[in-house]
Amino acid sequence: MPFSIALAGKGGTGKTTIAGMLIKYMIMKEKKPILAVDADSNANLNEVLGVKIIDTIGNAREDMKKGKVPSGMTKDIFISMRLEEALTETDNFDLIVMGQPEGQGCYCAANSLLTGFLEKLTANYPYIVMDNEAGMEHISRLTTRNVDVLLIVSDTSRRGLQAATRIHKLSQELNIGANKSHLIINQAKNGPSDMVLDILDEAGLNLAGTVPEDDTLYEYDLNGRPTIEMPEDNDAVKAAFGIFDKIIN
Ligand SMILES: Nc1ncnc2c1ncn2[C@@H]1O[C@H](COP(=O)(O)OP(=O)(O)OP(=O)(O)O)[C@@H](O)[C@H]1O
Repeated sequence: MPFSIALAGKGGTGKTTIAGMLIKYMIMKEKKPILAVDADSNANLNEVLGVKIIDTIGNAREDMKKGKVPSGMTKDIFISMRLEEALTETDNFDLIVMGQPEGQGCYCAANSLLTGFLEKLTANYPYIVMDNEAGMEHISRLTTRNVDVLLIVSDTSRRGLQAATRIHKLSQELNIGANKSHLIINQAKNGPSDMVLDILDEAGLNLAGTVPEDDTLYEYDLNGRPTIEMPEDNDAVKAAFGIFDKIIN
């Protein structure tokens, strides 16, 4: 069984950035090969990881739904060909991008093919890192059984923290990450305030640690430089690695 780590949190809190640092950490600790899954339709995990993508699972599903299967080709062969194209391979990790979600209540043929494909794909890797939307649609649909650690990312804002506690509750309802979810407060200017600690206490959410706001991290993103190439002696990277040391064995 692969060891899988999922990340979730309100958009803009730095979930994808933390995912990039996590993948860097895992490569350094020889926890590889990794399957990186971008399951957030707004995220750009590929940019954080410095790789180009040519296709997404969502595009393949849409084309299949629209009947764009070439004549003489079975749907199975078409979808497996397209999905292979959606997998970007590198030395240490491969990346698959989910793309646009299918919408609620869609149980079309494409989805069952996709589920089968993803199950087979995920079984090939010892480590999986998934960057998710706050609603965790993909987690609940596709990877429920596989989440070993859920990292919830928030900034210090009340709304970020409220989203974090909602995700924590949802993870318990979905039976994923129960007792396995950890909060990382990102872009922190100071240590956690009493307001923050009260909210977490009430929600029963474990604070794994804080990652400081960091100009270099921000500039890398602004200039299109991959987070994964950040220097290891950077304060934000060191803080994130310290957190991973505690929660990933
Ligand atoms: N610790 C930090 N210090 C400074 N800037 C940061 C830090 N963490 C993230 N950022 C910056 O904040 C912005 C949002 O980060 P990121 O894209 O990782 O968020 P996200 O939660 O994944 O958002 P979305 O879900 O919308 O993709 C980026 O410009 C990123 O470089």
